[in-house]
Amino acid sequence: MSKGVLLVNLGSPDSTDPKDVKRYLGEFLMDERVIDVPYWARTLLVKGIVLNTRPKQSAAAYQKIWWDEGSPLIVLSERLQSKINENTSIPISLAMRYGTPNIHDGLKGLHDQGVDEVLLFPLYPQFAMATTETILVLAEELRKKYFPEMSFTNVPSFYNHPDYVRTLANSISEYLEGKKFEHLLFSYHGVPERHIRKSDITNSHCKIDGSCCKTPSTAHQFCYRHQCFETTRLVAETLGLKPNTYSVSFQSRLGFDPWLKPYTDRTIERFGKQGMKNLAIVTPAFVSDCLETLEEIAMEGQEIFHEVGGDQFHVVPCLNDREEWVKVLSRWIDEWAFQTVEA
Ligand SMILES: C=CC1=C(C)c2cc3[nH]c(cc4nc(cc5[nH]c(cc1n2)c(C)c5CCC(=O)O)C(CCC(=O)O)=C4C)c(C)c3C=C
Ligand SMILES: [Fe+2]
Ligand SMILES: [Fe+2]
Repeated sequence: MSKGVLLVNLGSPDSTDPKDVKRYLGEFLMDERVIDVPYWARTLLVKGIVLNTRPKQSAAAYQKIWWDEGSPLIVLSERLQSKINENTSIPISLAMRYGTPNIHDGLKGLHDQGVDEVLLFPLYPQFAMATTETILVLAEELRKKYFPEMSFTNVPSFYNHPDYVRTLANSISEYLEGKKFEHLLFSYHGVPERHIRKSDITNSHCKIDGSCCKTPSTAHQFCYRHQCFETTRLVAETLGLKPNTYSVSFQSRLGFDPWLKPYTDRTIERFGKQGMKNLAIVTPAFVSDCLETLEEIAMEGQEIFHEVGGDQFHVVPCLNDREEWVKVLSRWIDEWAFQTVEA
């Protein structure tokens, strides 16, 4: 058996041309685990409405953050892959759930190197149906169809793993060292509330109220909301943050259904209106900076804060390819690859 790793991130359009953005959004939003309504309704909504208006708007947003080398999310994921490669002898491939490089080609690349045992590594700390689950489902479909001799091991969500929590806490304290801020906002990508109920394996635990996510349950293995709260609690504990100096919010909602609350944009606005002058934000649902951190938070969020009287607005960068993170990931990979099964 020969082992290899497939790192998987979300993906980006190939360019900021509205045609490429449309193609990418079409693939992304037609995923039944992202817009989880019946096929006919998804087609009507996505192809009939969203794809006629959103690509132009999204393309303009991508233009503001695009780098000479390409999409920040992809460039940063490639840098991470290449640094992990320097730290381990195991073949490491990189794929995106949507757009390119795709999961089929990532698996083929490993297959062509003789790999038949793959560690599937979704680059998301917290589990969500729209991220981790859709990657695992598609990879399994591709395996059955094209690579039946391969076997997979899935990396579980690592929202509470001490190595991840420590690395995130270190990156926050390092970035905010010497900076003035009254509050640290943990802003996570949102999901529709319905997604939380759908992922509830007990069918009865998640009520999205004040207490369910804090009451122990087997549902939490797949509860995005619980996992966001846990990452926050553990990082705050590690940093020694006092109660009321930090909080959680959810960003990037789409459509008219209720998404997880409180919403980040409204929270930033409320803070400013209450007289807060200096705010720091961290975005732990993303391991790589992307449109949602560089544009929605660092540009739009800052604008909202300034409009309501705020002053300093500090956005902590994602873990990206920071050395401590590369070492943690390389160690996790080596631990999997070189584990010896006790007789
Ligand atoms: C934790 C990660 C993410 C979850 C959960 C998620 C859910 C989700 N997203 C949309 C709709 C859009 N997301 C968009 C961009 C985007 N989303 C994530 C991550 C999660 N999405 C990332 C990393 C990015 C940025 C990609 C990049 O290229 O930098 C977009 C496109 C941009 C835009 O028009 O705003 C859309 C649309 C839904 C519906 C959803 C459902 C649960
Ligand atoms: Fe819950
Ligand atoms: Fe998203």
